[in-house]
Formats: sequence, C-alpha cells, structure tokens
Amino acid sequence: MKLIHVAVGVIKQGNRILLAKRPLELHQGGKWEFPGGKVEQDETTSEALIRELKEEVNLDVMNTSPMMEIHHDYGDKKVFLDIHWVENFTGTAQGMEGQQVCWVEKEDLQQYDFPEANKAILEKILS
Ligand SMILES: Nc1nc2c([nH]c(=O)n2[C@@H]2O[C@H](COP(=O)(O)OP(=O)(O)OP(=O)(O)O)[C@@H](O)[C@H]2O)c(=O)[nH]1
Ligand SMILES: [Mg+2]
Repeated sequence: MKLIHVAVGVIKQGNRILLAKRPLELHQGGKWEFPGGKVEQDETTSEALIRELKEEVNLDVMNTSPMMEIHHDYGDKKVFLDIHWVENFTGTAQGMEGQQVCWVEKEDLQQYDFPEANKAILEKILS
C-alpha cells in the first residue's frame, strides 16, 4: 500500500486552533481536521504546508515549525502526518473549497470528531 506524506498545520492564534471539516466524499470525510495536504515532489513539508494553507483556507503563512510526526494505517490508506505549528500568518481564514472552518478554544477541541490518527496531536496540543 502506498504511503501518503501529508503536511498538517496546527494553526494557533492566542488560545484558539483552526479546524476545517473534511468534505464528505473524501477519505475520513465529515470529520474535523487540521488543514493541510499532500507533500509534492521537490517540496519541503513547510513549503507544502504554506501552499496548502493558501489554497484551502486563504491564509498567508510566513513560516512553520515542526511539532510531531505520526504514522497511521487506516487499512485502506497509510499516512505519514508531518505536523507543524503555524503561528505567523496574515489573513482571515475561510474555507476556499466550500468546507466549514472554525477557530476552537484548546479546551473545547475534544468535543470534535477527528480522524483516528489525530489523537496524539490533541494530546500534544493540550499538554
Ligand atoms: N489535512 C489533514 N489530513 C489528515 C489529518 N488527519 C488524518 O488522518 N489525515 C489524513 O491525511 C490524508 C491526506 O489528506 P489530504 O487532504 O492531503 O488528501 P485528500 O484526502 O484531500 O486526497 P486528494 O487530495 O487525493 O483528494 C487523508 O487520508 C486524511 O484522512 C489532519 O488532521 N489533517
Ligand atoms: Mg487537504
């Protein structure tokens, strides 16, 4: 099975984190996620994330910093999530692909339904 390298951004503004809802037709559709997407050839994780965050939520990101890496096997798909903190950006978040986005207080994150692989990310954010 192919391994998918994904750049994932935990976008932070004060005590709030940006979440986006995955479109129903996609893998893990209907769940909330941290915005991001596949890393393409010849791109660093940070470059991929900066590109994806512009495309998906219209934010202009200056830089990102590594937070953690997660390998997860969904059975139908294997993912390598390369997660970065994103704290330096400008613009107003909006779902450019019609997806819902929202800023959520850290303490309220556990009320949202995330893909299985995201458990460890939540623990890290709350630690
Ligand atoms: N962006 C993002 N992807 C996540 C998270 N957690 C998680 O398991 N994933 C998985 O990472 C994979 C890559 O997501 P993606 O947005 O780049 O790709 P996609 O499903 O849109 O596929 P496509 O671009 O081929 O249509 C998906 O299988 C998704 O389920 C997360 O928090 N954020
Ligand atoms: Mg994506």
